[in-house]
Amino acid sequence: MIVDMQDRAGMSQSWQALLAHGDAMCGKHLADIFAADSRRFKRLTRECGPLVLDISKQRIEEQTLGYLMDVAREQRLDSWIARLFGGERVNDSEGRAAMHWALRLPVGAECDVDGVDVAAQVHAELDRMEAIVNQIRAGQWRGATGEVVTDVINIGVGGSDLGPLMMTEALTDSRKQTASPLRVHFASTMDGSQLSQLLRRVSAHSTLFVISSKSFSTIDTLSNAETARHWLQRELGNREGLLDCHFVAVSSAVAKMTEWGVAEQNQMKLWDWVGGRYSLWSTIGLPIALSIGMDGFRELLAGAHEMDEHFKSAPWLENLPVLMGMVGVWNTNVLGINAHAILPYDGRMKELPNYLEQLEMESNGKSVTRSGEKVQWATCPIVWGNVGPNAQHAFYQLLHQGTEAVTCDFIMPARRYLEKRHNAAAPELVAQHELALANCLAQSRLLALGDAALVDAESMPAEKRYRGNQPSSTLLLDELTPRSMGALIALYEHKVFVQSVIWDINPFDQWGVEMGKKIAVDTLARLRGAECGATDGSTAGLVERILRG
Ligand SMILES: O=P(O)(O)OC[C@H]1O[C@H](O)[C@H](O)[C@@H](O)[C@@H]1O
Repeated sequence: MIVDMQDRAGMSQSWQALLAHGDAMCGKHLADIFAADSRRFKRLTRECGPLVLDISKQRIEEQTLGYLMDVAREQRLDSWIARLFGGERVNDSEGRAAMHWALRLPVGAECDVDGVDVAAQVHAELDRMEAIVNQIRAGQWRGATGEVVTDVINIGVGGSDLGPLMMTEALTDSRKQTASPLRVHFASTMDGSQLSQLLRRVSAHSTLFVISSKSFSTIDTLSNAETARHWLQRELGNREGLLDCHFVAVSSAVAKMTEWGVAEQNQMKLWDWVGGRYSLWSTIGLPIALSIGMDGFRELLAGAHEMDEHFKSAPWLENLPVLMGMVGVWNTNVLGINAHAILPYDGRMKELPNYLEQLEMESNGKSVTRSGEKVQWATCPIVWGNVGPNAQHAFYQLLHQGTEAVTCDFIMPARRYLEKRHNAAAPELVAQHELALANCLAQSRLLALGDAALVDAESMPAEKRYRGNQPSSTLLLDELTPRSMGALIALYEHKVFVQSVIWDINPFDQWGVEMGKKIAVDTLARLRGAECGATDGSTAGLVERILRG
């Protein structure tokens, strides 16, 4: 519920109407809502390209959408969408545009921002990336000792890791179809544990590192890159061409890449107007392209572009990002639900919850408005999740019978294992896909209906009963392909933007993550025995305990 809702008198008419409607809806149970309307699914399901969005298990009526759209109109969502796609500086605290959508414009599209042909720039860089991707995938990139590169390790963190990792995992079947022997790995953790494990499994002769960092100043990434460099020097000797043969880099900080020693021809660029968590469509997506090939990467971009066009032009009542965003606002600010679970029912999407945690919480985990005042309403809920079938054996107990209300996104490809070779060779995999589908549908049904989904619930003891009325959306992808994943991720990006407009916050900065990094610099000096100023008792005590061994 919006903070301090007692003060409704001071609110705009559209909010007052929405909240009054919320009062009327609060006492209703989804079981009764479904029982009263046999056409509910039809009324509350929308499609866009490869995606179907079912919001019929949300605690809304069709008319709720009307009230929500009035609020969106009042917040000038239309003009914010125009500003986003017009290349205006919507990231005001950093004075930048947010043009991730421009990264997926088709060849030949017109996009002139401040006299620069952005689409042409984007395609020129994609073409450079394609040349490198093709060379590596064709086995024509050799290490310093002449061996063909067979392993690529992406070193990056946050937006320079989560998007490429999530997408590479999700599209593993597309990778199989392209039959490239290349193996793509990811190392992100600053403690070096992931990297050191990987280095035990690969050969220095045939390993290429991608240093992926928009700023090229993230300590996590630079320290892993340094470890990789030292390892190569130890394994292969400090020979000529070592860095040129074993390191490529992706960054917007060209001078820093050069200073580090990355050869100019191995540098791939992105622009200031791409936010880290919105960057998988840029050269930051290099590991995805290495994994599925450039044709697949371009299909991914096309799927996202389809969603961009839909977001820009579809009427709001048909518009998936607007509907998803506004239903989230309803849940957060009217129903007062502040936890949101991401539940993909497909093991290939196991990294999706991690990815969306950053996209949603780093974007909208804010409490200051665009004009610098403290917000008077709740913003981004806590977002977390896991592969649905596994989460059933972990935290679904809380979803069904805990005291916290949680909203859920159930995500599932409708079809899988359609290829002949799978059906013929392993029909049991088709059966497993059906099993996952059935569980996905059963869980959302039980969460919505509660006892009403059971037979004779009244005769059961309290611990075996289900309260239900937990709202969820179901997102059905036709199949898990580059196109459908592109559309899905662009849908979430725009949903986040819609919510930021309603909450009057800037979704494109992340000042909250800065200070901790600075304090770590001082703490590191303290850990290394330097004389430092006063600190709190806990930190001093822990440092002392660590140093004592
Ligand atoms: O790509 P980089 O500049 O290395 O940044 C990596 C990550 O670090 C930061 O701390 C930000 O919170 C993230 O938004 C960003 O994606």
